[in-house]
Amino acid sequence: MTLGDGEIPVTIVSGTLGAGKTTLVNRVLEEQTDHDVAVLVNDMGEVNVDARLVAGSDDGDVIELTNGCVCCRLRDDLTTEVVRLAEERTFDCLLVEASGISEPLPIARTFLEDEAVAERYRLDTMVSVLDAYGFWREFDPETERPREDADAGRELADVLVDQAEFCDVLLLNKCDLVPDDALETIEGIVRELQPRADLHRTTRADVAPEAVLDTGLFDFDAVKRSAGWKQRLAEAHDEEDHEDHDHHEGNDHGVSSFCYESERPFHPERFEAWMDEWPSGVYRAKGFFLLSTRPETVMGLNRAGPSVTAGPIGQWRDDDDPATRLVFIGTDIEEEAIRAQLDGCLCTDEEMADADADGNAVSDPFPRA
Ligand SMILES: Nc1nc2c(ncn2[C@@H]2O[C@H](COP(=O)(O)OP(=O)(O)OP(=O)(O)O)[C@@H](O)[C@H]2O)c(=O)[nH]1
Repeated sequence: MTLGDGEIPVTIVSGTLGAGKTTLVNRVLEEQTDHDVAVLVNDMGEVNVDARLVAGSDDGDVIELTNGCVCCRLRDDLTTEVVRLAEERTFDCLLVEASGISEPLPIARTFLEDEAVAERYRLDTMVSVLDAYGFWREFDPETERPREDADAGRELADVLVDQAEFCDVLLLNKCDLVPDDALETIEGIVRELQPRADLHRTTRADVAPEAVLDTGLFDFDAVKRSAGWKQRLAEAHDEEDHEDHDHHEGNDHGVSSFCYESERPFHPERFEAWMDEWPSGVYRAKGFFLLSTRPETVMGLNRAGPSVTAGPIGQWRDDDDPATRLVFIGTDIEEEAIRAQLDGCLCTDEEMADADADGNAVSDPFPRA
């Protein structure tokens, strides 16, 4: 079967290092019967180990991109290769295995935005392979992280969350290494991060090929909106008058989320001190906030696992309704306590008056644009 121009479905497989992407690609190549699949592999190493491991790599099905991450430095190479591939041979599905550090969105954009690519291919399925065991270690607040690993952990947690939030199909892989009760919790967390995706618990990526090939599941608008934090934020925005909607009980495993809102700005020093303390159990926080020292600025907060960034993300426009809206997702989170702590970070009437008189009277430790 050969599909026409712009009709070759593309599956992008992402996942952190060692999560099981190559295992999935091999399984699909071995087990699928309905499709003629070409594979494009990107690896960060000097030698492209993955391409050699992938079954059938010597028959021209596997294209290698080395020495870079497919989502940034090699985007041009990716474009060239997929166009060349489509011109040189006939196949009816393309499988792209992204490097463990690639963020999925930029790769997806190549297939959506590059004209030469988009006229040949159709982005069909975004698959994230999550290492259930690694995920648990990364997000378990009890995990002690050696100091030197802190930065690596920061990046990893960000990528993990990105990959979970931006996908159509999620494989919770390496289930054999995780006890059942922990798996329930991990699934609860993942579901809260990403409610829309098809979720499969797998060992050695044991899913049927049709779960990841030519599924027709990709929907850019839906996937853009599907992250759990975006849904919570949208609900809070749409239903401002109904307090109950600010809280969301995810499932039976203690996973829940809520949205904190206020029209009163935070006091920079108190809010920063609160961020340093950070409440236990909250593994994901995202949104924007008001700061008394910068009334014109939209301040963004982004926290994934141990990693946190907070700083300016834009200016309020005339038709905006400036307010703080922060979504918190976590296990066994003490919502009332967190709300009370955040209320305590809000400027008092006196401080508001002071800020009006002299906005710089208070030191503001947050980064400038
Ligand atoms: N125990 C266990 N091991 C697995 C599972 N899936 C994959 N592995 C092993 O984990 C290791 C990494 O798997 P890969 O498929 O190479 O992972 P990857 O995501 O392609 O890794 P990188 O390309 O390095 O990012 C291999 O030794 C696999 O055999 C699983 O479900 N359980």
